[in-house]
Amino acid sequence: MIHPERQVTYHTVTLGQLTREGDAQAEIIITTTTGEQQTVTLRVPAGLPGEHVTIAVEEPPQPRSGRRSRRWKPRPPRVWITEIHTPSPLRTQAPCSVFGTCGGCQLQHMHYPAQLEWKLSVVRQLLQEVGGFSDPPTLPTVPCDIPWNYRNHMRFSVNRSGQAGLTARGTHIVLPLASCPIAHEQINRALNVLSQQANARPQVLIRCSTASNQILIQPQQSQEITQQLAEVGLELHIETMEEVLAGETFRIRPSSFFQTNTAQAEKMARMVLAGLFEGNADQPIPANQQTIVDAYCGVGTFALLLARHVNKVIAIEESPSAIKDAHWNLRDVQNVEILKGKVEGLLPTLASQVDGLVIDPPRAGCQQVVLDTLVEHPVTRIVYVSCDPSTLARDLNILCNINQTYRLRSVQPLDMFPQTAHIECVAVLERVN
Ligand SMILES: C[S@@+](CC[C@H](N)C(=O)[O-])C[C@H]1O[C@@H](n2cnc3c(N)ncnc32)[C@H](O)[C@@H]1O
Repeated sequence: MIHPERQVTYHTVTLGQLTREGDAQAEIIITTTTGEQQTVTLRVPAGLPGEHVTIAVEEPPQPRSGRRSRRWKPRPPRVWITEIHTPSPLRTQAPCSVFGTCGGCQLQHMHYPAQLEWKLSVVRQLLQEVGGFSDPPTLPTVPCDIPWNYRNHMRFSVNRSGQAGLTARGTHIVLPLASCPIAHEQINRALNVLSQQANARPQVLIRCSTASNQILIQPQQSQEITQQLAEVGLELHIETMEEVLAGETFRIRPSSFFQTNTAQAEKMARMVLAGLFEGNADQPIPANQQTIVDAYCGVGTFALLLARHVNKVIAIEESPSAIKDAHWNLRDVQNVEILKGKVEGLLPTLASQVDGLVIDPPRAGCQQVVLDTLVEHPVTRIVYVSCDPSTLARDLNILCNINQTYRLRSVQPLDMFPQTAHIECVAVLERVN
């Protein structure tokens, strides 16, 4: 919707490369208040490189005179495509009616193979520019077999009228939704039920199992809603729910981390095992005699799968809820020690007894003390799972180039989040002898 008080100008442009956030770039010339001509680079959602398009540019909100709040921050102008004169061969019809406005997806308008190629190119560029690898050993992006309805966990915002939905890009405006094309079909069934009631603010979280009809919803729902969910085949759980990954059952609480795309997480788990043990002919210790640390272990996903292959796993996690889940998930394996605390506090005390590591940190990557420990006490192999290729590149630079303690064997993007600009990677490092 065009804001009634803000000026909109129209420009016909050829779109440039995508930013890392998945927007196309466009240059326009504006005349400043002092009459000078200035070239401005804009981000154009739902555009593709090389397309000849007309864009609308809405002037950004200005602070009201005399009431300049300390919290006010300048925002970029809102930009949208009004007409595509020459579409890209990579363009496809986005199925979602709010695509381009919604902040959830950035790439629905791009053929899926092109999304995979683009993600690989972003990873390569970051490894070169931030990581200092002139020819990084990247492998093709692992596709998601069905790149729709994959998310087993969605957090919807709720507006003042109690409607749940996702927020419009760069705003807090809720776009009410009764379904979302990347949400699992069971989440959509639950959302459809919730869309017919006034929900409590500010957010509603829905998590589902892909192996059964169990769902978790926060905040807690009434008996009436529980009954309505049952009528559409969903079993509402209150505290925990069970999900199956790689043949193992995991108990998950609403606030514990669990990978959002179960099918891709199974592939990731296989990549982690292969990364630690495969193609390692000069490995000094056989796999089944090794001690492996699962750092940032969440509910114990990798730890449980690793426990079948190695002598001992030490799993480290700071979240109390994930730790509770990990204790249940790992109750039948005797060779996993679960440590509650921060990796940066615990790893330095363990590193000398460890043969290999899986590191799966949050987006910020590893703390310097974690990297220092891995340099001071080199391990045979590290598998670094990352949901942000820029912090991955930064950390690999420290481990492989600045310190030259490890050789980077491979970096493989894995498409955990199709239709979005998010990129997950699995990197394999081995100690330099
Ligand atoms: C990306 S998740 C990975 C979870 C797990 N590896 C999995 O695949 O399900 C990161 C986890 O690290 C935990 N975490 C974040 N910072 C931490 C820290 N400094 N020390 C220990 N755990 C941390 C979070 O609670 C979260 O469970």
